[in-house]
Amino acid sequence: MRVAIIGASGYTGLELIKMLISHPHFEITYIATTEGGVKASALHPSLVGVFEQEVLKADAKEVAKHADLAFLALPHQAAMGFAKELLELHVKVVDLSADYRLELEAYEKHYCEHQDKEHLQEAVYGLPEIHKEKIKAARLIANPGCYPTASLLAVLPFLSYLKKDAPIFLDAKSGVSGAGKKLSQTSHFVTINENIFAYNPLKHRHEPEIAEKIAQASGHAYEVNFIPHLLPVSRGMLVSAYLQTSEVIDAKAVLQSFYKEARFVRVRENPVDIKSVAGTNFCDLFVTQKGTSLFVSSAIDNLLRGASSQAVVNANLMCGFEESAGIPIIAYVP
Ligand SMILES: NC(=O)C1=CN([C@@H]2O[C@H](COP(=O)(O)OP(=O)(O)OC[C@H]3O[C@@H](n4cnc5c(N)ncnc54)[C@H](OP(=O)(O)O)[C@@H]3O)[C@@H](O)[C@H]2O)C=CC1
Ligand SMILES: CC(=O)N[C@@H](CCC(=O)OP(=O)(O)O)C(=O)O
Repeated sequence: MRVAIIGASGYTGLELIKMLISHPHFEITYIATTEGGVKASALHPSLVGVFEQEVLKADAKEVAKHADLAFLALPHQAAMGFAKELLELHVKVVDLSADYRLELEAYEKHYCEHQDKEHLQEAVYGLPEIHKEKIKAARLIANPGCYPTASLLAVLPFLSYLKKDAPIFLDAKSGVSGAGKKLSQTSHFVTINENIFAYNPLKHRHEPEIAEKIAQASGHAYEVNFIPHLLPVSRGMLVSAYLQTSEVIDAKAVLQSFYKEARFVRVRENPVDIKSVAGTNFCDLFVTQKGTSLFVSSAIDNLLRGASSQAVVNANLMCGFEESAGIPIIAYVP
């Protein structure tokens, strides 16, 4: 199966290259950035002697000549322009940006005017634990955000037991690579080194994404309070979810039962950590309780389960391959 990567110069683009180089069924036949004209190893020095393919100037018509499926590792707004054209040219799309994740009204409220309303209708939210059958039939996947991935995997198993009028609290922490390659004041070494701070508390653009998916799954508009923090590490994401059930349940049994078939969720005996999932597609979960108060801890690699490896799992499913084909499972430990 021939695949394209558009946005190859960024962090998630590099993670896609690394997985797809050795994927058993996918072959990278087209790779592009805004300007092109360099080798992949010039964009990413770690690829010298490993992957020297020429990087082209992104052009949807050229993608359609060379590939059957395209990964879009682009910022939101830039992604939907490409996705629209690629779908019209019969290329399947896995979009890592936020462009197709939300319903129209919520997207336009929290992002910008949508430029591809037609295809927005058919996009499937690519959380494989919840939408596997729809993903298999899809030609456009909205790959979930990193914070929503870690948060939803922690909360969804408990939806049928939650107290309807109790707010859901999500305290989240991300490594700096979550902000992408571009420089900013907050990701400056001197700002983040030996530091930790909240940003956009209760008004981050991932809050509506999490709330919408919880409402769709439960049929109830739970109040979601989401507070992200920046951590002084390169990769990794930890979400602490605070939940209230309406009666006492066996929370660990509920979690284990919900994920009994899930290849990439591990229910752990002790509070989870980011290092044990770094470099992998696993989401590690832990739950403990005091009566009806639950604490759920969720850890992922923001660049992999939060973006690129989840994108490859989705592509595997869309193309009829094993969901685990080419997906990393060995963590960067120690
Ligand atoms: N980093 C993470 O942990 C996660 C990222 N995502 C999403 O995945 C997508 C890619 O993220 P990531 O790889 O981290 O981002 P980066 O900033 O590292 O890379 C994005 C790349 O997109 C290219 N690009 C094309 N058009 C534009 C444009 N108009 N403005 C800016 N850049 C542009 C740039 O390369 P060039 O100009 O050379 O073409 C850039 O290198 C984003 O939508 C992001 O929100 C989702 C989940 C987690
Ligand atoms: C640490 C950090 O800055 N993280 C990013 C979210 C990660 C991401 O890329 O999310 P999308 O795919 O929805 O764009 C942020 O807070 O905006």
